[in-house]
Amino acid sequence: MKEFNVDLAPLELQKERAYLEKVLNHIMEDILSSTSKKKTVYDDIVEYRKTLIDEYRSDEDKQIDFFDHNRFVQEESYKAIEKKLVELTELHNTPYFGKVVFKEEGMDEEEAIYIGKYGLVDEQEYEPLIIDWRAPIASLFYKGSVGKDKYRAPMGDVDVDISLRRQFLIKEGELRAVFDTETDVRDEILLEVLSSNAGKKLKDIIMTIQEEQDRIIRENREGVVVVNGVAGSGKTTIALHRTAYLLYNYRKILENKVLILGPNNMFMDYISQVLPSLGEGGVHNDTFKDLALSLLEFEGSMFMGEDYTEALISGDEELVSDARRKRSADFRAVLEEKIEETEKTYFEFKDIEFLGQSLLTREEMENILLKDFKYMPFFRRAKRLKKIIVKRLKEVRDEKRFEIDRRYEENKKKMKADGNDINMLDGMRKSELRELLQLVSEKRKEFRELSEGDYLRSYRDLKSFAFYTEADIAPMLYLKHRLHGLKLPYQVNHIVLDEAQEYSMIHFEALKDITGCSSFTVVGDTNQMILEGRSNMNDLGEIFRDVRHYDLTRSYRSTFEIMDFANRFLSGEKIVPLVRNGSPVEEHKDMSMEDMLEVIVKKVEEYKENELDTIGILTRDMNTTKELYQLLKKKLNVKLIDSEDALLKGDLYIMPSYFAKGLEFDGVIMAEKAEEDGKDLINYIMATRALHRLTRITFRETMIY
Ligand SMILES: Nc1ncnc2c1ncn2[C@@H]1O[C@H](COP(=O)(O)OP(=O)(O)OP(=O)(O)O)[C@@H](O)[C@H]1O
Repeated sequence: MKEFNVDLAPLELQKERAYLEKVLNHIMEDILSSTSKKKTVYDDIVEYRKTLIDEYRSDEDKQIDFFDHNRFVQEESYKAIEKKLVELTELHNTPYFGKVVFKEEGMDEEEAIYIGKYGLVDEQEYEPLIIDWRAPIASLFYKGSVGKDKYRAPMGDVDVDISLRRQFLIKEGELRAVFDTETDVRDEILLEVLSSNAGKKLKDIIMTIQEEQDRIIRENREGVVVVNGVAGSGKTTIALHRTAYLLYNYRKILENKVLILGPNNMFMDYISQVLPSLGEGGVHNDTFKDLALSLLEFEGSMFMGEDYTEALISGDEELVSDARRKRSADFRAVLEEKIEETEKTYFEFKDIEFLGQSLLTREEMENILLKDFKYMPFFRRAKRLKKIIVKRLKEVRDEKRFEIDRRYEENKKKMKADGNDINMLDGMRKSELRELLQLVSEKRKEFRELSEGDYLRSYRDLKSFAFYTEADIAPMLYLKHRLHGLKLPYQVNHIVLDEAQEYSMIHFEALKDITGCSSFTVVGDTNQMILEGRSNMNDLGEIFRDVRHYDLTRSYRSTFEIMDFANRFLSGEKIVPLVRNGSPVEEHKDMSMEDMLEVIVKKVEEYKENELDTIGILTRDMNTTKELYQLLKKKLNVKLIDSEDALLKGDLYIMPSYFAKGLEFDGVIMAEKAEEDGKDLINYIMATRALHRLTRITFRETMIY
C-alpha cells in the first residue's frame, strides 16, 4: 500500500499522536503482564503436576480425577491468555482504524471513540481505549455521513449527533495517514485496498466495510436475512463478518452453534482464514452435500461431484430435466404424496392375535400409525407401535405362563395326595413353557419389520435413472427426515448458507426441519446458477415467518472494465461497478490452437511482470481444462485443479468454471471453444473472478497432443 500524507491541523495531529502513544504504551503494558501471567500459569502447571504425583503416589484414581479437572482449568486459562496475547500483538501493529466524535441526545459533553479489531479497556481508569468493531456503538463509524444518527444498544436505539468521523492508517504502530470526511468516509482507502492483490485466501475487511454491507452484518439475529448480490459485492465476506458480529454479541447462544455451509471443500478452505483473523473459531463448516450424505448413511452408487456437474453443463438433456424436476415445487408435492403413500401402505393394517387373544385391532393400528402420534416421524410411530404390541404380547405370555403354573400346582397337589411320582408333571410343565416361549418368539418376528422401516424403499420409485444422482440428495434427505427423524450431532442456532442460489425449497426445508433452526444468513447471486432458472432463495417467505431481503448491486472485486465486460453475459439487471479503473479487457476470437497457447503464455508472463500474484486460467468444462493443461504444462508451471478437494497452492491454476465459483484471481484468462461463445451465465461466472486483468480467448480446433 502506498504511503499517504498525514493531512491534519498541527494541533489536532499532535493530539492524535499523543493518543496513539498512550494506547500503544497501554498495549505494551498489557503484553508484558499477560506474558508474565502466562509464565505463572505455566509454572503452576509444572509445579502442580510434581506435587500431585508425590502426594497421590499410591492412589492412581485420585491422581487421574484431580489431574483431569485441574488440567482443564489450567489449560483453559492458558489458552485464554494466549488468545489475548495474539490480539494484543495485532493491536500493537494496528490498534485502531477509526474514530467517531458524537454527542448522545440529552448529554452535554461530546464523546470520542476509537474503533479497532479488538476492544481494549484501561481497567484502572475504567476507560475504553479501543472499541471492538462489532460493538453496537461502533456502527456509527460505518455510517455514511456526519449529523444526526442512532445506534442500536441493548436497551434500545440511542440518538446521537455525530460531529466527526476520522479514519486512520496505522502500521507497525506508526500513523501513516489520517482522513476526515463528512461523507463517504472510506473511499480513498477502499480504492487502495481494492487495488491490491487478492491473496490465496479471502480476507477480513473491517477497515472498509461499506454502509450497505454493515447494515446486513448488524442485522438482527432472529429470522432469515437473504442477500442477493452480484458477483464481487462481498456476499461471502459479509456473511463471515456477520458471523463474527453475531458470535461477539450473542456468544452464549451461538458459541459452537453456528453452521456454515459452502459449495465445496476448496471454497471452504478459501474462506477459512476470515473468522480466525477476526479472532473467532468455534463454528461448524461443511458442504450441504457432505452433511446430507453423512445423515443419509447412503452406501449405494450415486452420480455426483464433478462428473455430474460436467454432464449438467454439457447440456445432457435427461439429467438437466431430472435436476430441474427435483428442484421444483411439483416435486415437493410428489414427496408429500410419497410420504402419505408410505404411511398408508408400508405396513399392512390388520388385527393381530396371539393364542386366541387380540393383541391389537386393525383400528388401533391405524390410530397409532396415522393419528395419535402424527407429530412423530412415521417410522418412529411404527417403533412405538411395536413396543405396544410387544408389551401386550408379554402380558398374554405371562397370563399363559401363570395358567400353566396354576394347572401344574393343582395337579401336583392331586398327584401327591394319591402318592404318585410328580416327575412326569414337571416334564410336562417344562415342555409347555418351552412351547409357549417358542410361540412368543415366532410371533415377535412378525413385528420385526415395524422397527426396520427404510426410506429408500419409498424413494426408490422417485429416481429417474437406474442410479441415484446428486439431484436426489436433498429430496432423499427431506424424505428420510420425515420418515425417520434426523438430528445433527451438535446443536445449531444459526445457519449461514453461501452460494445459496443453488438451493431449492426442498434443501431449505430439510435444513430447517432437521436443525430446528430458523435463524439464517442466506447469501447468493441469482445470476450465478449452474442451471439457469428461478432461484428459491427469493421465495423463503413460504417457509419462514421472518425474512428480510437485501440486494447488493455494487461490485468491489473487479475493475470497471472487467465488470463492464462481464455485464454483456447478463440479460437482466446489470452490475453497478465501483469505479476503479484498470486495463482494458483483451479479447481474442476464433484463434487456432497454437496461437491461443502462445497468447496464454504471453499473458501469464505479462501478468507476472505486472506483479499480479494469482492467475486463473478458466475453461467451461473439465475436458477443456485437462486438454489445455496437457499442452500448457510443458510451457508453464501451472497447477491443475480437477477435484473439489484440491488445495489452492501455487499462483497459477487451470480449472473448470464451476470450481472457480466464489474464488477470485488477480488475473484471469478465459479459454472457450468458439462454438460455445455466447451469452451465458458460465461466462459471467468466469469473467467476474478477475480483480485486475482479464483476457478472453475463443478457439476453434479440437486439441491434439
Ligand atoms: N467493503 C469492502 N472493502 C474491501 N474489500 C471488499 C469489500 N467488500 C468486498 N470486498 C472484496 O471484494 C471481493 C469479493 O468479495 P466476496 O468474495 O465476498 O464477494 P461475493 O459477492 O461473495 O462474490 P461471488 O458472488 O463472486 O462469490 C473480495 O476480495 C473482498 O475482500
